[in-house]
Amino acid sequence: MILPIGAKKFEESMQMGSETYHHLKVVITEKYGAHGCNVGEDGGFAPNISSFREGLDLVKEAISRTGYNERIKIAIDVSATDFCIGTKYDLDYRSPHKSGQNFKSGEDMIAMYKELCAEYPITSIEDPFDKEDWEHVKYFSGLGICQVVGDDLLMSNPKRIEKAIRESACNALLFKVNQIGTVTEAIEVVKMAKDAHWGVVIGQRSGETEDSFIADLSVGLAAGQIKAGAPCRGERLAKYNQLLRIEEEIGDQAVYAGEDWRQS
Ligand SMILES: C=C(OP(=O)(O)O)C(=O)O
Repeated sequence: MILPIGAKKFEESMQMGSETYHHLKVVITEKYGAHGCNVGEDGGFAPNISSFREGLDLVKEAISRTGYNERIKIAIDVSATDFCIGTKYDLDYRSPHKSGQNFKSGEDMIAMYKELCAEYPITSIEDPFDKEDWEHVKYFSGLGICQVVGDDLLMSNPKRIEKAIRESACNALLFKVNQIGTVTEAIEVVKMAKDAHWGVVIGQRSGETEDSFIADLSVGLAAGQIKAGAPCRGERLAKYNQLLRIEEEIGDQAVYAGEDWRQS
């Protein structure tokens, strides 16, 4: 994912995001052919890469071709619960020819994230550890290297959010409104997160429809961040189009979080 934090308005951020997406398409086509540009459920390209660095290099190259450089940062969703086996993380879990040699401990993962944040403009990591690995997520978050977002860790569940705030286990909430159920509860948990000086990301779901409510919710709650997928596929664009309409309607009063994306 990318964060166009250097934009002054949402409209400009949309342009920056779309240009990056189209440069990425060219970068991927050059390296993997047109079939590398088949899109996944969230509208992102799905080339056959063999390491996460290979994927990050493609995004870095696309950003550099746009010329926006420091104005665009990278965010990653590791979803580490998906490849946690016991207390280890199997980085080869998707490889058909796995050697069994690529199992990492929580400490190894922390070292790896530190390296990645130094090598790439990564400013946000979602679910860097298994949803029950509170020890490592807490330690990593305490390092203050980047925003640490809890999605599977928190499940938009007030009890888990309370625990994470108490234990300083992460510093941002990925909020999925259909996990909690009502707007009243949404307001309550987002307030909890903001009172703890956390970042708030209003999140999409995999099986999205063209309903654009999360766009209104992210503005209404002044979340500062929305994760709505690539600028591709109608159900993703519906959210971005609604944000454009809201910005147009509010006019000069509209505030794009930009550099203040974590403190909105
Ligand atoms: C799409 C996402 O999650 P889910 O598959 O749980 O809907 C997400 O976290 O961006």
